[in-house]
Amino acid sequence: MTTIAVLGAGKIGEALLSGLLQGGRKAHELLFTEKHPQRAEELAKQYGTEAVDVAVAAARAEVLVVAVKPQDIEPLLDELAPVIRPGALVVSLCAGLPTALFERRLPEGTAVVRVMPNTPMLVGEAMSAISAGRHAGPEHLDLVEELLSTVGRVARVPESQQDAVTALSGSGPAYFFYLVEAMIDAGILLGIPRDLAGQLIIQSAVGAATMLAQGDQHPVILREAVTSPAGTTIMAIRELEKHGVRAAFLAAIEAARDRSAELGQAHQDG
Ligand SMILES: NC(=O)C1=CN([C@@H]2O[C@H](COP(=O)(O)OP(=O)(O)OC[C@H]3O[C@@H](n4cnc5c(N)ncnc54)[C@H](OP(=O)(O)O)[C@@H]3O)[C@@H](O)[C@H]2O)C=CC1
Ligand SMILES: O=C(O)[C@@H]1CCC=N1
Repeated sequence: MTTIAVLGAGKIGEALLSGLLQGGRKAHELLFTEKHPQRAEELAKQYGTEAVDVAVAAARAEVLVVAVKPQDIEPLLDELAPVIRPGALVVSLCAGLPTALFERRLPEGTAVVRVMPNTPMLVGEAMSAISAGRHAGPEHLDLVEELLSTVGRVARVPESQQDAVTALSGSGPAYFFYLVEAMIDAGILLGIPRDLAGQLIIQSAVGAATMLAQGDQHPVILREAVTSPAGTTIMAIRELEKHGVRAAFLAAIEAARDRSAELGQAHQDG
């Protein structure tokens, strides 16, 4: 049995706990730390997992998953460094933070795997990208891949691609939610009640995602199949192009990539 401790049970930490439980892991194999006692109590009750402090997490868990905001990493590493056990594996979910930061601040030889997951982990549909730090071997990557495979798909990427991955799939669900929100607003504009607009758009999103996930046709082909000559779709596409939506996505995702890199640079001397 591998005991896993989630350090920082916020949105992604909770998604991981919930996803691992749904994926078949037992509650007694999971621990978490959380700053707010009331939230800790609520999560412990909801998931049947134990809230502990960092020292207990380090003493009992073989895998320590760091899920605090990048801005909060320094105090957590200060707490963790003196108590971490030799052989423990540190898995960072933190956007932007390089494995080298953890290696510098934790005892020499600590194995670190950097992961960029996303919140669909809550429903077993995460996309996680994993990269090994300097002291993490294939056995560590295999362990992390096995863990995360129970909550979605996993890709191995060079760490140099993690900022781009963060901008694409880490933040990705937010772009789809934003799009759905905007399309529901369009329904309201056209006089459709909000509930019905939501149903129409969300099922269209589920259907489109399912077709994409089958993976046998390129998105361009799928879009062309919807776009009838002199029909309705091409009128909408013309407006999207006129308003620079494609360029906006390129710029937006580039900005997210840059922010991820900036979060890492903020800790360069830490
Ligand atoms: N949300 C997402 O979709 C994704 C997030 N990530 C990464 O996951 C990390 C967490 O993000 P997210 O879940 O959104 O953030 P949250 O703020 O929701 O979660 C972090 C939690 O950790 C708590 N916390 C802070 N310091 C400590 C500490 N020393 N010990 C225990 N708990 C602590 C925070 O408390 P308080 O609120 O008081 O600070 C908060 O409850 C980030 O590094 C982010 O980059 C990665 C992929 C996707
Ligand atoms: O917005 C963020 O910084 C985090 C990282 C990826 C998704 N959410």
